Amino acid sequence: MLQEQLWQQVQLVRAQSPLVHNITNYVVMNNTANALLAAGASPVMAHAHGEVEDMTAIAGALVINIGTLDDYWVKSMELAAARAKALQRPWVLDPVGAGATSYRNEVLRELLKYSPAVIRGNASEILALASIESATKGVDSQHSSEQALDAAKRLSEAVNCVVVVSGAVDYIVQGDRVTAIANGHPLMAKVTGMGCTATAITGAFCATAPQKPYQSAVAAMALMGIAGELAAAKAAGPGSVQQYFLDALYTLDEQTFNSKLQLTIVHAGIPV
Ligand SMILES: Nc1ncnc2c1ncn2[C@@H]1O[C@H](COP(=O)(O)OP(=O)(O)O)[C@@H](O)[C@H]1O
Ligand SMILES: Cc1ncsc1CCOP(=O)(O)O
Ligand SMILES: [Mg+2]
Repeated sequence: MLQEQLWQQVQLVRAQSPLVHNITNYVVMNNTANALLAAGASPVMAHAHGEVEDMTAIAGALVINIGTLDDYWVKSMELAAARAKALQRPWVLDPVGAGATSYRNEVLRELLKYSPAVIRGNASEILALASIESATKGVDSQHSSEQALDAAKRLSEAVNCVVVVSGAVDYIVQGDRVTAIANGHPLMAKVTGMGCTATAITGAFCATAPQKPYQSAVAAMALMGIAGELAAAKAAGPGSVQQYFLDALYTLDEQTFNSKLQLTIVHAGIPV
């Protein structure tokens, strides 16, 4: 049963503590590393040209996030993504701010050539990435996740990967296969780096199940949403959401996970 497999994946990350290599942005490095640790994974942030390929080679998964990119970092991302592709190591792309500037779009066009296993973005970013012409104001979404479903399907087929559109409802899409997760809380969007954390946790799940990127993405988004709900229930605002979120990732148990999960298989499509 899918629900049991999802919890098994949460446990697998806790048991195996996979090394997750992140090339991410200055804003979220600390939050991301702490969230990976709380979920049971082992984070490393590394972007020097001299070591980035070796780091990818010893990691279980690579996460590339273009949030605060510059030319040096772009080269780091390309070196790492090329190594991940060569080693068939799963890697996950966060197209932060896709569509906001032509520089971001150019970089994303290049990165897509290295076959990410999963792309996770908000609706505006997925719309932009699918067309590279949609209007994105910055790093926050101007669209609902439903509005990006067709774009996600096209993108997943063009790149041959899983696409996650996050928002009030998270959609995990691969071709005709669509799963919706209606967990989470609006306060999550008031904490910077929650999307980046979702992407990094997806990387951790891919590391322990490299042949199952779809199921890994579903499990990661379920964990994010449920931990976010538990955190928001205790919190007075964004500051304490961040704090309680880490605690929820760390303490979540099977019974709570299964009782809170709001998962709908929208379309089964062809199993992958
Ligand atoms: N309105 C909302 N209701 C419930 N969960 C939300 C809401 N907005 C965002 N989230 C959750 O917050 C996390 C980050 O998603 P999102 O805000 O779309 O990403 P980003 O930070 O990249 O824009 C996801 O786990 C998502 O499910
Ligand atoms: C605000 C900001 N600016 C560049 S990267 C970044 C963080 C975006 O994080 P998230 O998309 O997870 O909210
Ligand atoms: Mg984001």
